[in-house]
Amino acid sequence: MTSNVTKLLEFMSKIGQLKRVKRTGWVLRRVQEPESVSDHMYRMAIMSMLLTPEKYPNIDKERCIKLALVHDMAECIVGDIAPADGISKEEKHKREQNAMSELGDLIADEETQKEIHGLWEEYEHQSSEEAKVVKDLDRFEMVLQAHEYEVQENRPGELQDFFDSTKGKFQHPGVQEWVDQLYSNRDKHLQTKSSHNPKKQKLDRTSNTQATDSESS
Ligand SMILES: Nc1nc2c(ncn2[C@H]2C[C@H](O)[C@@H](COP(=O)(O)O)O2)c(=O)[nH]1
Ligand SMILES: [Mn+2]
Repeated sequence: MTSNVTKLLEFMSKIGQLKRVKRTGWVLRRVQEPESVSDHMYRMAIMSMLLTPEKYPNIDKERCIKLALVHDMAECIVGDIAPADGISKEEKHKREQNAMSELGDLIADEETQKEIHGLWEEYEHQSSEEAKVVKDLDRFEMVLQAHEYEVQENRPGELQDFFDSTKGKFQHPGVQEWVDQLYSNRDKHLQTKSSHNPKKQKLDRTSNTQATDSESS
């Protein structure tokens, strides 16, 4: 009979795997040092601490912190499934639900087990205002990271698809304010890069296609 403490340490080791699961979206785009899933959830948890009552009235930010830290937990078992993987939402949900049950079986305290599983279900089903804000943070954290990779790896405009796939999907005006600032910062960076290096690929933001001056001339 495996002791409860033994099972808890097994749970801790399984979720510890999130420190090594690289985010698929970046791996597919050959980012040099792609972040892990836990990196992504950590910053979302800190972003949740920035949700002031003035801008986010009636939002329980402590619950947002918990939702941020749990929302991708299943990926320690099923991996980080990206849209490019072509796995249906139903299949992804089933795999992640089985993973969350496997993790829950390692937590003897029923209240704790129910809390963690409940948080994951709440995010999956977007069944609270807090879950909807955290979904916004999920998208915002990703595009902020995309911009940072474009700067750090000198790949201006190359991660445009992350911006295209999230454009217009932010629900909360407070997060949209952050998105607007990020777009402004990115535009300034793209202009700086294109003015310093006219031969650099010019991003046609309207059609989101990239053309080099030599090709278009
Ligand atoms: N290339 C793209 N990858 C994307 C896009 N949207 C999400 N993703 C990646 C990012 C993660 O690796 C994974 C899922 O992220 P979750 O936080 O939802 O688990 O999919 C995109 O537009 N392009
Ligand atoms: Mn996520």
